Amino acid sequence: TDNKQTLYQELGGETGIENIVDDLINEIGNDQQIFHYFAKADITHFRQGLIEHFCAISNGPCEYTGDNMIDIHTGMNVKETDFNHLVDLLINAMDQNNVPHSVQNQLLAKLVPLRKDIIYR
Ligand code: HEM
Repeated sequence: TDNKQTLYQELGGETGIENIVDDLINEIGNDQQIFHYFAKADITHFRQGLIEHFCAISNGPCEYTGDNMIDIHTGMNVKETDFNHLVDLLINAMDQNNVPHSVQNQLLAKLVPLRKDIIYR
């Protein structure tokens, strides 16, 4: 055993993740490059799904109950550069919440393997 915090705790727990996701949504709402993907999305549903997903992949006390990444993003034809752009907006959101870069990198590392399920579907 060790006394290391989980990534979930390092992200600020439930409140921390909610604040990051809210700032990400705000960034997307003001973004020229990727907003169009979200123009017709149910943002409340997206917010809840993303909070739950981030909680689960950061080893928090949540189980992700949404659809899998392939099914969700099928039909969107997300370009790789737009995936990278969303990651940049997520980094901005984490910066706004003073998440240390070492912690940011741990969350980003969990997202990298999902890229192939999300892009060009
Ligand atoms: C960083 C990797 C990403 C993750 C972990 C992720 C995860 C999710 C999750 C959890 C949802 C909510 C679905 C639900 O609960 O039913 C969602 C929805 C959505 N995602 Fe992603 N996503 C990612 C990247 C992207 C990218 C790059 C785009 C487009 C540029 C995108 C576009 C969308 C849209 C438009 C929705 C809303 C669909 C709807 O409800 O109408 N996602 N995503």
